[in-house]
Amino acid sequence: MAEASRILQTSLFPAFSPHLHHHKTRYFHSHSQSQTYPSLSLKKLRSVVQCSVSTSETKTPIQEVPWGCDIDSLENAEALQKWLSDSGLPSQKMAIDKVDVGERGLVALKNIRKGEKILFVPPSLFITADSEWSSPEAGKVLKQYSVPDWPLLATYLISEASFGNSSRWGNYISALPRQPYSLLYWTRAELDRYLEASQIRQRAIERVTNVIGTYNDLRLRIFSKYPDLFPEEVFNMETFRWSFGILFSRLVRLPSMDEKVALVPWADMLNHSCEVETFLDYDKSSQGVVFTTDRAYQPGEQVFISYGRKSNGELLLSYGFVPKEGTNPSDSAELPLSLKKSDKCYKEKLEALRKHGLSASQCYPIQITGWPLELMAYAYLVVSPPSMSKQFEEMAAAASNKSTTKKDLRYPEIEEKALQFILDSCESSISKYSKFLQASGSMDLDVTSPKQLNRSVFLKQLAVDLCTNTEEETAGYEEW
Ligand SMILES: C[S@@+](CC[C@H](N)C(=O)[O-])C[C@H]1O[C@@H](n2cnc3c(N)ncnc32)[C@H](O)[C@@H]1O
Repeated sequence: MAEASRILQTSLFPAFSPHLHHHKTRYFHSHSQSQTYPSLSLKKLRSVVQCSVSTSETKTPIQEVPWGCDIDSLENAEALQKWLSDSGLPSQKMAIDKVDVGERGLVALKNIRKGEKILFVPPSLFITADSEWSSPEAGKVLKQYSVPDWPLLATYLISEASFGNSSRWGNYISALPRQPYSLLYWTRAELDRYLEASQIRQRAIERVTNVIGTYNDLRLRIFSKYPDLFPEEVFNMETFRWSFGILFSRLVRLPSMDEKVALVPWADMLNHSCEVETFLDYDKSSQGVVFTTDRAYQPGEQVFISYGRKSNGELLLSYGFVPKEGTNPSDSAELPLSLKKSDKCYKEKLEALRKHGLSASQCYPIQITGWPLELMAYAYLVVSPPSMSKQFEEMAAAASNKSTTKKDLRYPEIEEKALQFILDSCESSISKYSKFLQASGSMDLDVTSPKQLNRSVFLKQLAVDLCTNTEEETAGYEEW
C-alpha cells in the first residue's frame, strides 16, 4: 500500500517545487492535474476517485493535497508517536495501531480499569488559534483582520502543512489523513443521489456552501492582497476542503478550558463508539487533555471515546461513517411537518407561525424515545378547526423552539387527529427512504473497510446504512 501511495503521489503531484519563504522553506505543488487516472485496483480506487467541493453537477478530477497519508498505513504513525514522546507526551497505556473500527486507532497496551483517567496531552501539544506560525507575518495578517477561530485554524493548518518538516507540526500533519472522510468530499450529484431521502443532504449542501464562501471571502479580503504570504498554489479550494475536513472530523471543544477549540494530536487518534459515554476534556489538576474510561480494556483491545450524543446523520456529515445498525441510542430523524394548503384557516395559521419565526413547513427531531413538545404543538395547529382560531397564537408560540417557556399544550378534543397527522407525516417520510432502498437493492457490505470498495458502492452503502438506521442532531465534539 505504501508503495502504491508513492506511485500515486508521484503521478498526481509530479512537481513539488521548493520555494524559499522567509527563514523557513515552504513546499507546494503545481496545480497541473492529469485528466486520466493510472490503472488501479479497486482497493486503491477509494483514495483516487475523489471529487471537488462543488455545488454544480460537474465532476472535477482528483486534486489530492500533497501532505498527510493513507490512514491504513502505520508508517507516519510511528514517526508521530516518536515525535510526541520527544515533545513531552508522557508514556501512555495505548499505542496507534490498525483496528477493525475506524481503520487506525488507539489500542490498549496494558490492562485499563473502568474509571481510570487516561491519555494526558499537555497544552504545549495543542494546536489552537494562538499557536505560533512558521510564517509569523501570515499569522499577523490574519489577526489584523480578526479572522474567527475556524477559518484561522483552517488557514494555519494549510500554512504549516506547506512548510513540511520545517514546521513544528510536520510529523503530526504527515500522519493526518490525506483525504478525511467527510461529506465535504461528496459532489452535489452524489449528495442528491445518495442522500435524496435524507434531511442531512440539505445540511451537507449548506456546509459545502459555507466552506466555499469562507474560502472565497478570505481570498478576496486577505489572500489576494498578500500573494507572497498566501500564494494560490498553497491556499486554494482543494487545500481548504482538506483543512476543513480535518477540523470537522478532529477539532475538539474543551469545556474546562473556557470552551477553547483545539486540535489535540494523539487524542485525535481515538475512534468513536456509541456504547461509551466518555468525552475528552482539559483536566485542570493534571493540566492536560484526558478522559475517564467508563469500561475496562484488556491489552490489544481498541479504546474508544464518544464524539458526543450525535445522530447517525451528524456522524456521517462530519466524520464520514454511520455506526452499526441499532447501536446509537442518540439517533433521531428529522420529521418535516406542513400546514395543509386546503385548510380554510391557512392564512391565519401561517400568520401566527410567522409571528414566532416559523413557516408553513417545519422540521422537528423525533427519537425512538419520543418527540419534542414543539412538534405536538405544531401538529395541533395544523389540525385545529376554525372554531379554535383563538388558540392559533398560543399553539404557534409553543411550536417555536425559541420560546423560553416550554408549554405542554393539551387539547383532548383534537389530540387523536394531531397524532394521526404525525403518523401520516412519518409514513410519507418513510416512503421516500423505502423508495431509495428498493432502488438500491439489498446491500450488506463492510463499510468499516472503505478502501476495499469502489467509491460509488461505498457511498451508496453509507446512504443505505443511514436509511436503515434513522438520523439527526445533538452535541459533543466541536461543531461549526
Ligand atoms: C478523530 S479521527 C479518529 C482517528 C482516525 N481513525 C485516524 O486514523 O486518523 C475521526 C475519524 O476516524 C474514523 N472513525 C472514528 N470512529 C469511527 C467509527 N466508529 N466507525 C468508523 N470510522 C470511525 C472516521 O474516519 C473519522 O472521520
